[in-house]
Amino acid sequence: FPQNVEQVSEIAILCNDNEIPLIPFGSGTGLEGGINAVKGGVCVDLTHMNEILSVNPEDFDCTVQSGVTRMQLNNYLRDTGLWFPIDPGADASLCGMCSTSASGTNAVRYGTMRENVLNLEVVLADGRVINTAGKGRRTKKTSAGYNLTNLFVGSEGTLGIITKASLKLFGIPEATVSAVCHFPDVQGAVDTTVQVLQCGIPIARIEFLDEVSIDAVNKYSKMDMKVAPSLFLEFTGTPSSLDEQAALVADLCSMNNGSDFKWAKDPEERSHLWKARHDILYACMALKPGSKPYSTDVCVPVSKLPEIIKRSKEEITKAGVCGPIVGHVGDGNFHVFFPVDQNNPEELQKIQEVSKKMALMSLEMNGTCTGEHGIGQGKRELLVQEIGETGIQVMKQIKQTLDPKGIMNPAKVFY
Ligand SMILES: Cc1cc2c(cc1C)N(C[C@H](O)[C@H](O)[C@H](O)COP(=O)(O)OP(=O)(O)OC[C@H]1O[C@@H](n3cnc4c(N)ncnc43)[C@H](O)[C@@H]1O)c1[nH]c(=O)[nH]c(=O)c1N2
Ligand SMILES: CC(C)CC(=O)C(=O)O
Ligand SMILES: [Mn+2]
Repeated sequence: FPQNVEQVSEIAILCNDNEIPLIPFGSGTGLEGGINAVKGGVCVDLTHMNEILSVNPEDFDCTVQSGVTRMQLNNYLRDTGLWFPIDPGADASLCGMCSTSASGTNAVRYGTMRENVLNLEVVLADGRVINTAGKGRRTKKTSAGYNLTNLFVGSEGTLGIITKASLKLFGIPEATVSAVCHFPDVQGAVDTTVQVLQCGIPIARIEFLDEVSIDAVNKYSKMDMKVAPSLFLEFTGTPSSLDEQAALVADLCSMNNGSDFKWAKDPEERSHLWKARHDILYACMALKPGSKPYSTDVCVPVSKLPEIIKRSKEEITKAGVCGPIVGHVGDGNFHVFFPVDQNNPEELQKIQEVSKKMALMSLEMNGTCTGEHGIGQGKRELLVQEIGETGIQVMKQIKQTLDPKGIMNPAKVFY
């Protein structure tokens, strides 16, 4: 539990000199086994470094230590009228979110961590400390040299320990409304999403839940939504722009046989709706008491979404397993949360097969095997297929340069 960057650097020097693996721990909400100490070693838990170092409201940015969580920052910002919108649902640490390049329900409007980090302080494997954009710098744009900041975003603790992040902030929108719309089939919901994006409507959130997920949410979060493929929508802006956006989207929904909107207008209703969406992991596990979750995370160009969701559903049905589908469909990104009985190896194998097929389908459609959860341990082989041998060689050369003894989070991202 280091208390400051100097201590993190001392730990790194000790580990590097003695060739001991070093595993950074943010808040442990990652879904790809990133914090497992596969080869033993020292777990560097960053939760004690949880100071919000500066907020510059006039520049719309802030700088935080590694243990600061998303909710901690947003609670702190409440009176400023600003917020940090990237929202993976879990109350993850912001530097953990940098490490996995997290996103979630607001990415369709605000982008992912990649688009929202201005600078990182990183302790390298040998204890040297760098500021990826130069010490103290926090500009919206720069053309100064290589983009070291984004080299560390998504590096999953394999290149260094992020001890500080400067992040973009945004004004809290003047008005917000949410709505739910049900569809007779998956195709209608997904086609609507693609059309909303193609019309350039600045939607704030557009989340797909299939009928299995809606059933799980109804039971777990005590709601009574129609059990059908659905979109959870959110509109933000000035009150008049909000009316205009909502009317356009309502038209598109009805052209695809969607129901009338069920509105969630006041803050309590809205937060209940989004909490229900974020609790979906627990809702799906409750479908099968005693089960553990196994999640997939593919992302395709948005035009390919209808096809991949249809084919994934066919694979789930063929395998005869329970597989609710949920998606940040505005980004072409979706998940299946399989509740899995850990004492049933056959079921686990079927789930792993469906999951792999989905990832391969995604690659075939010019997509990625992970939109937001990362490679961790389970997708290392898929990464090779996605990037290609030469690209992987370059990644490994970068790793070798920054971490020649291979102490940083070994057996993650690569073999
Ligand atoms: C219920 C629920 C729902 C979701 C999610 C989780 C859960 C439990 N997630 C996944 C998760 O919240 C996301 O991956 C976070 O970025 C993980 O942040 P932690 O701080 O928990 O990192 P955690 O401690 O889990 O570490 C994750 C990885 O980053 C490394 N790491 C952590 N801190 C580091 C640091 N300071 N420096 C270097 N390396 C570091 C670790 O070594 C590990 O490899 C998610 N994600 C998402 O993108 N979208 C979503 O919708 C969701 N939804
Ligand atoms: C457990 C998950 C698959 C979480 C997630 O990414 C989500 O709810 O969108
Ligand atoms: Mn997600």
